[in-house]
Amino acid sequence: MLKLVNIKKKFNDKTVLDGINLEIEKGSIVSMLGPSGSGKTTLLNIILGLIPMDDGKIFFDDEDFTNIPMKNRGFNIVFQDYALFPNLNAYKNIIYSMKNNTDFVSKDELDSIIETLELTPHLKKRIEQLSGGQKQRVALARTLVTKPRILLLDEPLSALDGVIKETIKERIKLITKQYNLTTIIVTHDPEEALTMSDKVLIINDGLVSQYGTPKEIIETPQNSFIEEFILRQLKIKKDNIYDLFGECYA
Ligand SMILES: Nc1ncnc2c1ncn2[C@@H]1O[C@H](COP(=O)(O)OP(=O)(O)OP(=O)(O)O)[C@@H](O)[C@H]1O
Repeated sequence: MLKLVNIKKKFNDKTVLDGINLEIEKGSIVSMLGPSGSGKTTLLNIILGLIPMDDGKIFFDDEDFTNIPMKNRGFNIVFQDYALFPNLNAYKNIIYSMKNNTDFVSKDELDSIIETLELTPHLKKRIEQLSGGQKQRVALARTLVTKPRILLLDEPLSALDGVIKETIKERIKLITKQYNLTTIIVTHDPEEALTMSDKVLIINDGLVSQYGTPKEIIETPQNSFIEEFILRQLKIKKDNIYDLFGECYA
């Protein structure tokens, strides 16, 4: 279990995180949802160990991780822009960090990740020859081979659209459940958060606005921000679709 206790962070006297408390169970998918500038990426980077916090504690499986440096935490991230190496092909990108690391996946596990993400036909391609969805899957595979104790995904679907988005969503859910991998996703899209996650953390103004299952958030929003920001957006989307296809559903 990952436990965050009273995490605080300021940038130049501006409070960005104002005492975040959170518990994430092993193997669950949690989305962090909030408007632009609400502190989602900052919190993700603090969990990863990329930036320091001003106050608070982080525990992983009851061990105090607060002062453990990033490279020893064993958490790993897929960045929003994927950060792939353009001079290496897809396969070399995937296995890049496996060199000299015996505690990463075995060859069989590597093959299984490649197969589950349906990357076999693309392994020899250069990065520039891959579509957005294929790049996303290569980036995901490259992170999974490091056997992360926690998988962090920063806006994993933002560069994708339509059917590809739905496919990647299902792949992420499938692979994280297959490996019982605790996964934290940053997103600003309520639909994405509510359809991908076991629990959703809604952040507003540096505070937890609500933390609950998608059903709890939809059925018992705890404040007007959730109703306005989250549920209203979803209702508009639903109404737009109904206006277009209403007669088909009637
Ligand atoms: N290195 C930094 N120096 C100064 N201010 C920063 C820094 N990083 C983030 N901030 C500020 O902290 C606030 C929270 O930023 P953060 O990137 O965590 O938000 P976010 O919720 O991820 O937003 P978005 O959805 O737009 O990515 C913003 O006001 C941002 O300008």
